[in-house]
Amino acid sequence: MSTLSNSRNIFWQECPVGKHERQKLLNQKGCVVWITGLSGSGKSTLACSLSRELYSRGKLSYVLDGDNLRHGLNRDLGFKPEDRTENIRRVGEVGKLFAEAGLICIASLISPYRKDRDACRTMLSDPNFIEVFMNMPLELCEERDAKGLYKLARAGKIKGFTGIDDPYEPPVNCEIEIQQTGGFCPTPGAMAGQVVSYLENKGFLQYQ
Ligand SMILES: Nc1ncnc2c1ncn2[C@@H]1O[C@H](COP(=O)(O)OS(=O)(=O)O)[C@@H](OP(=O)(O)O)[C@H]1O
Ligand SMILES: Nc1ncnc2c1ncn2[C@@H]1O[C@H](COP(=O)(O)OP(=O)(O)O)[C@@H](O)[C@H]1O
Repeated sequence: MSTLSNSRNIFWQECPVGKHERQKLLNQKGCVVWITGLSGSGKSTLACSLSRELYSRGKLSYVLDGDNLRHGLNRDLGFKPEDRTENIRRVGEVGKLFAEAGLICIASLISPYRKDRDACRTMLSDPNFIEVFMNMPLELCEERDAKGLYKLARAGKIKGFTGIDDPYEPPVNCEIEIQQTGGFCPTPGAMAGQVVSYLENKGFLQYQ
């Protein structure tokens, strides 16, 4: 296996313990559940609820949350388009490692640009990349404004805020869409249940 790289004279080192053995050990299949949506749409809420539900079923997952990763791995990145692209690329690569380890990796990032999400899909190979679209109206997210950022963006104190003066490109080919029904948002447990049902139906929660 080789990837494009700036380094020269490097070789891929195979390890005798492979992905299938790890998956067998865990009785699950590694994948990345990629949660995308506006700030305040409920990405972190779903990620936490899903992780808890999987844990209660004896399944190992790990959450990669955009906000949290920007405290460490991605602390050098801002919100310019090229920084967001690099942010998504890095998290895609880390997600791929977790999936290789046999874990159900839950990545929750705004990931506003379609081409960046699609690049992660290509990196992971299709069935192992499960895109979840938090399809919540901007008005609801802005009303929630849990961190007070929409208010600052509307006041012009934050520039390039997603949904206000920076674009959000909704998925066209997502596996799962979470949305309101009859004007009500599903509960965190119901949102997680929707994803767990998908994982169960597609055979990710067992090894065979
Ligand atoms: N300009 C701008 N636009 C959008 N969001 C902003 C911005 N500045 C700071 N924040 C806060 O950063 C969180 C989003 O980080 P992500 O890594 O998920 O963003 S991205 O995927 O690279 O677009 C996001 O967290 P969530 O609210 O959880 O989505 C915000 O709290
Ligand atoms: N399904 C839900 N029902 C009710 N409130 C929710 C739901 N999902 C998220 N919230 C609330 O909305 C706010 C933003 O949610 P959060 O998960 O932080 O969004 P994001 O990670 O997309 O920014 C929080 O105050 C959270 O409690």
